[in-house]
Amino acid sequence: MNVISVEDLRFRYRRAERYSLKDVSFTVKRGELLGIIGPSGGGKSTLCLTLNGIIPNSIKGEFEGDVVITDPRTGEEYNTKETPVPTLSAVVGLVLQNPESQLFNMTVEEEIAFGLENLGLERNEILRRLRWALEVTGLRGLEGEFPPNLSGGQQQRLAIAAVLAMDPSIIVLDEPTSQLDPVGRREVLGLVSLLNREHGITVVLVEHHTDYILRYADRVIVMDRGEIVLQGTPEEVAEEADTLRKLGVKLPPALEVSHELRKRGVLGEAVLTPEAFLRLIGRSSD
Ligand SMILES: Nc1ncnc2c1ncn2[C@@H]1O[C@H](COP(=O)(O)OP(=O)(O)OP(=O)(O)O)[C@@H](O)[C@H]1O
Repeated sequence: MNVISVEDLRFRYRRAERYSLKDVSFTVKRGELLGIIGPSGGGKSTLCLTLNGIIPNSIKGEFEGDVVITDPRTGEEYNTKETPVPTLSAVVGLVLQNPESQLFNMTVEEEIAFGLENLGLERNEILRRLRWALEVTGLRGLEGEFPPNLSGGQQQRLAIAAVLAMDPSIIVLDEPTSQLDPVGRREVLGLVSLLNREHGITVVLVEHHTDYILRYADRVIVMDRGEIVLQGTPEEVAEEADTLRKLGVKLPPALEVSHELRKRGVLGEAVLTPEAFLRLIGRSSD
Protein backbone atom coordinates (compact mmCIF):
# COMPACT_ATOMS: atom_id res chain seq x y z
CA MET A 1 0.00 0.00 0.00
CA ASN A 2 1.40 3.40 -1.00
CA VAL A 3 1.01 5.93 1.79
CA ILE A 4 2.72 8.73 -0.14
CA SER A 5 2.26 9.22 -3.84
CA VAL A 6 3.94 12.16 -5.53
CA GLU A 7 3.22 12.67 -9.21
CA ASP A 8 4.78 15.19 -11.59
CA LEU A 9 5.31 17.67 -8.78
CA ARG A 10 6.65 21.10 -9.73
CA PHE A 11 6.95 24.02 -7.36
CA ARG A 12 8.25 27.56 -7.66
CA TYR A 13 8.34 29.85 -4.63
CA ARG A 14 6.72 33.24 -5.07
CA ARG A 15 9.06 35.67 -6.77
CA ALA A 16 11.68 32.93 -7.27
CA GLU A 17 13.18 32.75 -10.74
CA ARG A 18 13.54 29.00 -10.86
CA TYR A 19 11.48 26.00 -9.90
CA SER A 20 12.68 24.41 -6.64
CA LEU A 21 11.01 21.11 -7.60
CA LYS A 22 10.80 19.83 -11.16
CA ASP A 23 8.77 16.82 -12.27
CA VAL A 24 9.28 14.94 -9.05
CA SER A 25 7.52 11.55 -8.92
CA PHE A 26 7.87 8.76 -6.37
CA THR A 27 5.88 6.62 -3.97
CA VAL A 28 6.48 5.44 -0.43
CA LYS A 29 5.00 2.19 0.86
CA ARG A 30 3.57 1.70 4.30
CA GLY A 31 6.37 0.90 6.78
CA GLU A 32 9.22 1.95 4.48
CA LEU A 33 12.15 4.14 5.45
CA LEU A 34 12.86 6.42 2.50
CA GLY A 35 16.17 8.29 2.63
CA ILE A 36 16.68 11.54 0.73
CA ILE A 37 20.19 12.78 0.04
CA GLY A 38 21.77 15.31 -2.30
CA PRO A 39 23.65 18.60 -2.39
CA SER A 40 22.55 21.79 -0.70
CA GLY A 41 19.81 23.63 -2.58
CA GLY A 42 18.67 20.42 -4.27
CA GLY A 43 15.07 20.80 -3.12
CA LYS A 44 15.02 18.35 -0.19
CA SER A 45 13.52 20.76 2.35
CA THR A 46 11.01 22.04 -0.18
CA LEU A 47 9.94 18.48 -0.88
CA CYS A 48 9.47 17.82 2.87
CA LEU A 49 7.19 20.86 3.12
CA THR A 50 4.98 19.48 0.35
CA LEU A 51 4.42 16.20 2.21
CA ASN A 52 2.25 17.65 4.96
CA GLY A 53 0.72 20.33 2.80
CA ILE A 54 2.56 23.39 4.19
CA ILE A 55 3.35 23.83 0.49
CA PRO A 56 1.02 24.82 -1.19
CA ASN A 57 -1.48 25.65 1.60
CA SER A 58 0.62 27.92 3.85
CA ILE A 59 3.63 28.68 1.67
CA LYS A 60 2.18 29.63 -1.66
CA GLY A 61 3.75 29.57 -5.09
CA GLU A 62 3.34 27.97 -8.44
CA PHE A 63 2.34 24.37 -7.68
CA GLU A 64 1.64 21.68 -10.26
CA GLY A 65 1.12 17.93 -9.94
CA ASP A 66 -0.22 15.95 -7.00
CA VAL A 67 0.84 14.82 -3.58
CA VAL A 68 -1.56 12.23 -2.23
CA ILE A 69 -1.28 10.94 1.33
CA THR A 70 -3.14 7.78 2.35
CA ASP A 71 -3.91 7.19 6.01
CA PRO A 72 -3.05 3.50 6.35
CA ARG A 73 -5.39 3.13 9.32
CA THR A 74 -8.53 4.32 7.56
CA GLY A 75 -7.55 3.97 3.90
CA GLU A 76 -8.64 7.56 3.38
CA GLU A 77 -6.77 9.50 0.67
CA TYR A 78 -5.89 13.17 0.97
CA ASN A 79 -4.71 15.27 -1.94
CA THR A 80 -2.60 17.87 -0.13
CA LYS A 81 -3.78 20.80 -2.24
CA GLU A 82 -7.36 20.14 -1.15
CA THR A 83 -6.70 19.30 2.51
CA PRO A 84 -6.06 21.68 5.42
CA VAL A 85 -2.64 21.34 7.08
CA PRO A 86 -4.06 20.34 10.54
CA THR A 87 -5.87 17.38 8.94
CA LEU A 88 -2.69 16.30 7.18
CA SER A 89 -0.59 16.81 10.33
CA ALA A 90 -2.56 14.08 12.08
CA VAL A 91 -1.25 11.64 9.47
CA VAL A 92 2.14 13.14 8.52
CA GLY A 93 4.33 14.54 11.31
CA LEU A 94 7.11 16.93 10.29
CA VAL A 95 10.35 17.36 12.26
CA LEU A 96 12.69 20.16 11.22
CA GLN A 97 16.43 20.71 11.30
CA ASN A 98 16.72 22.96 14.30
CA PRO A 99 15.06 21.62 17.47
CA GLU A 100 15.07 25.04 19.16
CA SER A 101 12.80 26.48 16.49
CA GLN A 102 10.17 23.87 17.33
CA LEU A 103 10.18 24.14 21.12
CA PHE A 104 8.37 26.98 22.84
CA ASN A 105 6.84 25.61 26.05
CA MET A 106 8.14 25.87 29.61
CA THR A 107 8.45 22.14 30.33
CA VAL A 108 9.03 18.92 28.44
CA GLU A 109 5.58 17.68 29.43
CA GLU A 110 3.83 20.86 28.26
CA GLU A 111 5.74 20.71 25.00
CA ILE A 112 4.45 17.21 24.26
CA ALA A 113 0.91 17.86 25.47
CA PHE A 114 0.58 21.20 23.64
CA GLY A 115 -0.76 19.88 20.35
CA LEU A 116 -2.93 17.30 22.10
CA GLU A 117 -4.95 19.84 24.01
CA ASN A 118 -5.88 21.48 20.73
CA LEU A 119 -7.19 18.18 19.39
CA GLY A 120 -9.93 18.11 22.01
CA LEU A 121 -8.90 14.67 23.29
CA GLU A 122 -10.07 13.26 26.60
CA ARG A 123 -7.76 13.64 29.58
CA ASN A 124 -7.02 9.89 29.72
CA GLU A 125 -6.08 9.77 26.06
CA ILE A 126 -3.82 12.82 26.49
CA LEU A 127 -2.06 11.10 29.41
CA ARG A 128 -1.74 7.83 27.50
CA ARG A 129 -0.13 9.55 24.50
CA LEU A 130 2.08 11.71 26.72
CA ARG A 131 3.39 8.65 28.56
CA TRP A 132 3.97 6.75 25.33
CA ALA A 133 5.82 9.66 23.67
CA LEU A 134 8.05 10.12 26.76
CA GLU A 135 8.75 6.39 26.96
CA VAL A 136 9.55 5.76 23.31
CA THR A 137 11.83 8.80 23.01
CA GLY A 138 13.65 7.94 26.25
CA LEU A 139 12.67 11.23 27.92
CA ARG A 140 10.93 9.76 30.96
CA GLY A 141 12.17 11.43 34.12
CA LEU A 142 12.69 14.76 32.32
CA GLU A 143 9.01 15.80 32.26
CA GLY A 144 9.55 18.94 34.36
CA GLU A 145 12.73 20.15 32.63
CA PHE A 146 12.94 23.49 30.83
CA PRO A 147 13.50 22.45 27.16
CA PRO A 148 16.43 24.85 26.48
CA ASN A 149 18.30 23.13 29.34
CA LEU A 150 18.26 19.78 27.53
CA SER A 151 21.14 18.56 25.35
CA GLY A 152 20.80 18.96 21.58
CA GLY A 153 19.94 15.28 21.13
CA GLN A 154 17.34 15.45 23.91
CA GLN A 155 15.81 18.59 22.38
CA GLN A 156 15.47 16.92 19.00
CA ARG A 157 14.01 13.82 20.67
CA LEU A 158 11.54 16.14 22.40
CA ALA A 159 10.56 17.68 19.05
CA ILE A 160 10.00 14.13 17.79
CA ALA A 161 8.00 13.26 20.94
CA ALA A 162 5.69 16.23 20.35
CA VAL A 163 5.10 15.03 16.79
CA LEU A 164 4.61 11.42 17.91
CA ALA A 165 1.99 12.43 20.45
CA MET A 166 -0.20 13.44 17.51
CA ASP A 167 -0.08 9.73 16.58
CA PRO A 168 1.00 10.13 12.93
CA SER A 169 1.55 7.04 10.80
CA ILE A 170 4.19 8.84 8.72
CA ILE A 171 7.04 11.03 9.95
CA VAL A 172 9.07 13.31 7.72
CA LEU A 173 12.38 14.47 9.19
CA ASP A 174 14.37 17.21 7.47
CA GLU A 175 18.00 16.83 8.51
CA PRO A 176 17.13 16.26 12.16
CA THR A 177 20.77 15.74 13.16
CA SER A 178 22.49 18.59 11.37
CA GLN A 179 22.77 20.71 14.55
CA LEU A 180 23.85 17.80 16.76
CA ASP A 181 27.15 16.36 17.96
CA PRO A 182 27.91 12.68 17.22
CA VAL A 183 26.28 11.54 20.49
CA GLY A 184 23.09 13.48 19.74
CA ARG A 185 23.10 12.21 16.17
CA ARG A 186 23.30 8.59 17.34
CA GLU A 187 20.44 9.17 19.81
CA VAL A 188 18.17 10.67 17.19
CA LEU A 189 18.96 8.24 14.38
CA GLY A 190 18.60 5.33 16.83
CA LEU A 191 15.15 6.64 17.70
CA VAL A 192 14.22 6.99 14.03
CA SER A 193 15.21 3.36 13.41
CA LEU A 194 13.22 2.23 16.44
CA LEU A 195 10.10 4.08 15.33
CA ASN A 196 10.36 2.57 11.87
CA ARG A 197 11.24 -1.00 12.80
CA GLU A 198 9.45 -1.54 16.09
CA HIS A 199 6.49 0.78 15.73
CA GLY A 200 5.83 0.44 12.00
CA ILE A 201 5.96 4.19 11.37
CA THR A 202 6.70 5.11 7.77
CA VAL A 203 9.72 7.43 7.67
CA VAL A 204 10.96 9.96 5.14
CA LEU A 205 14.40 11.11 6.27
CA VAL A 206 16.59 13.80 4.75
CA GLU A 207 20.06 13.18 6.12
CA HIS A 208 23.55 14.37 5.24
CA HIS A 209 25.10 11.32 6.84
CA THR A 210 24.92 9.01 3.87
CA ASP A 211 26.29 6.10 5.88
CA TYR A 212 23.09 5.93 7.92
CA ILE A 213 20.86 6.22 4.86
CA LEU A 214 22.70 3.53 2.92
CA ARG A 215 22.66 1.23 5.94
CA TYR A 216 19.08 1.61 7.10
CA ALA A 217 16.91 2.99 4.31
CA ASP A 218 14.70 0.68 2.28
CA ARG A 219 14.95 3.05 -0.66
CA VAL A 220 16.94 6.17 -1.46
CA ILE A 221 16.20 9.25 -3.52
CA VAL A 222 18.99 11.56 -4.64
CA MET A 223 17.95 15.12 -5.46
CA ASP A 224 19.86 17.77 -7.35
CA ARG A 225 18.58 21.14 -8.56
CA GLY A 226 14.98 20.23 -7.86
CA GLU A 227 15.04 16.91 -9.67
CA ILE A 228 15.34 13.29 -8.65
CA VAL A 229 18.59 12.22 -10.28
CA LEU A 230 18.80 8.73 -8.78
CA GLN A 231 16.29 6.50 -7.09
CA GLY A 232 16.49 2.90 -5.87
CA THR A 233 17.61 0.56 -3.11
CA PRO A 234 20.76 1.56 -1.19
CA GLU A 235 22.70 -1.02 -3.22
CA GLU A 236 21.41 0.37 -6.52
CA VAL A 237 22.19 3.95 -5.55
CA ALA A 238 25.63 2.98 -4.22
CA GLU A 239 26.41 1.50 -7.65
CA GLU A 240 26.40 5.09 -8.89
CA ALA A 241 29.22 6.14 -6.55
CA ASP A 242 30.85 8.26 -9.28
CA THR A 243 27.66 10.26 -9.87
CA LEU A 244 27.19 10.73 -6.12
CA ARG A 245 30.75 11.96 -5.74
CA LYS A 246 30.28 14.42 -8.61
CA LEU A 247 27.22 15.80 -6.83
CA GLY A 248 29.32 16.33 -3.72
CA VAL A 249 27.58 13.61 -1.70
CA LYS A 250 29.97 12.27 0.91
CA LEU A 251 30.18 8.49 0.70
CA PRO A 252 30.82 6.09 3.57
CA PRO A 253 34.52 5.07 3.66
CA ALA A 254 33.67 1.35 3.20
CA LEU A 255 31.88 2.19 -0.03
CA GLU A 256 34.63 4.54 -1.26
CA VAL A 257 37.37 1.99 -0.65
CA SER A 258 35.53 -1.08 -1.94
CA HIS A 259 34.34 0.83 -5.00
CA GLU A 260 37.94 1.83 -5.83
CA LEU A 261 39.17 -1.71 -5.22
CA ARG A 262 36.47 -3.09 -7.48
CA LYS A 263 37.45 -0.66 -10.25
CA ARG A 264 41.00 -2.00 -9.99
CA GLY A 265 39.78 -5.59 -10.12
CA VAL A 266 40.87 -6.36 -6.55
CA LEU A 267 37.34 -6.91 -5.21
CA GLY A 268 34.31 -8.29 -7.01
CA GLU A 269 31.77 -6.00 -5.40
CA ALA A 270 31.37 -2.70 -3.61
CA VAL A 271 29.82 -2.76 -0.13
CA LEU A 272 28.03 -0.24 2.04
CA THR A 273 29.22 -0.88 5.58
CA PRO A 274 32.53 -1.52 7.40
CA GLU A 275 31.15 -4.89 8.60
CA ALA A 276 30.41 -6.01 5.05
CA PHE A 277 33.82 -4.74 3.93
CA LEU A 278 35.61 -6.79 6.58
CA ARG A 279 33.59 -9.86 5.65
CA LEU A 280 34.47 -9.32 2.00
CA ILE A 281 38.20 -9.22 2.65
CA GLY A 282 37.94 -12.32 4.81
CA ARG A 283 38.04 -10.82 8.29
CA SER A 284 35.10 -11.15 10.59
CA SER A 285 33.70 -7.89 11.93
CA ASP A 286 33.38 -9.41 15.44
N1 LIG B 1 11.30 30.47 0.87
C1 LIG B 1 11.96 30.41 -0.29
N2 LIG B 1 11.76 31.35 -1.25
C2 LIG B 1 12.42 31.28 -2.43
N3 LIG B 1 13.28 30.29 -2.76
C3 LIG B 1 13.52 29.33 -1.85
C4 LIG B 1 12.86 29.34 -0.57
N4 LIG B 1 13.29 28.26 0.12
C5 LIG B 1 14.15 27.60 -0.69
N5 LIG B 1 14.29 28.24 -1.87
C6 LIG B 1 15.13 27.82 -3.02
O1 LIG B 1 14.70 26.54 -3.44
C7 LIG B 1 15.81 25.73 -3.81
C8 LIG B 1 15.77 24.43 -3.04
O2 LIG B 1 16.03 24.72 -1.66
P1 LIG B 1 15.83 23.64 -0.52
O3 LIG B 1 16.07 24.35 0.78
O4 LIG B 1 14.57 22.93 -0.71
O5 LIG B 1 17.05 22.65 -0.81
P2 LIG B 1 17.76 21.59 0.15
O6 LIG B 1 18.13 20.45 -0.72
O7 LIG B 1 16.88 21.30 1.30
O8 LIG B 1 19.06 22.33 0.65
P3 LIG B 1 19.79 22.24 2.10
O9 LIG B 1 20.46 20.91 2.15
O10 LIG B 1 20.78 23.39 2.02
O11 LIG B 1 18.75 22.44 3.15
C9 LIG B 1 17.06 26.56 -3.57
O12 LIG B 1 17.43 27.14 -4.80
C10 LIG B 1 16.59 27.63 -2.61
O13 LIG B 1 17.30 28.83 -2.79
